[in-house]
Amino acid sequence: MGKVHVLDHPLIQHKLTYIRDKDTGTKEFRELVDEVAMLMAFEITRNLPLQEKTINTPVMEAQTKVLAGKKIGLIPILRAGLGMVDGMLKLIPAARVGHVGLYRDPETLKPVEYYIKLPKDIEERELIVIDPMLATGGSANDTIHSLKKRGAKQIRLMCLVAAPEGVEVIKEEHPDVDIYLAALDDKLDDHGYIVPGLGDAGDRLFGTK
Ligand SMILES: O=P(O)(O)OC[C@H]1O[C@H](OP(=O)(O)OP(=O)(O)O)[C@H](O)[C@@H]1O
Ligand SMILES: O=c1cc[nH]c(=O)[nH]1
Ligand SMILES: [Mg+2]
Repeated sequence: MGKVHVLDHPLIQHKLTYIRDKDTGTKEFRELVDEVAMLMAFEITRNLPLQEKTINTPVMEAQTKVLAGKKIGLIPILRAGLGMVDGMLKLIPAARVGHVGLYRDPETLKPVEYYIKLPKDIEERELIVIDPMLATGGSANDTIHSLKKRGAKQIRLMCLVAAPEGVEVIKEEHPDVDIYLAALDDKLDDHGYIVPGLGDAGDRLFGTK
């Protein structure tokens, strides 16, 4: 069964509070999402493999470590996932980025796919699907199925805020996928919004409401 990790670093939790606050405007919201994504990338890369390297310090030859070059792919779900890409690339600059375009139909709450463009070698990469919101789980679930259908073998999911309903869907449909969150919230409301949540992530990031 996939594990759920709530990243409770104080800096993440502090910034998330201001992301949630309805009085935080678009510019600050975007900056905070970028910063939290960077902090989450720091936590999520904790297990990256290292290899030995011999270097010369100014004092002597030393055995040290460098990253073993594991290939990573970031897969933002459009639109809102885009707000987390740059922050993650600050720490994982060699990652390739694939885009999955989905919107959630406001009536049915079902995801509708409108775009997909992925790195060629996704089967060799560890993929991190990124989206600020995991609500019913439909969008992340469809994205992960889409990636697996195209050959992806290693996938993790990173979101800012999740509802228990969405987490259950991913755990059931994709027991091989670990989930990384800044917060696990209480529930969904009648319109499929996360409670207490942060509102509509895409609209708040791009100022479209
Ligand atoms: O778990 P779900 O119930 O599928 O809901 C979550 C999805 O809803 C939001 O996207 P939205 O449809 O608002 O598209 P946008 O990012 O373009 O605004 C959010 O960014 C997720 O992708
Ligand atoms: O609370 C929610 C649920 C889905 N999408 C959002 O942007 N916010
Ligand atoms: Mg939206």
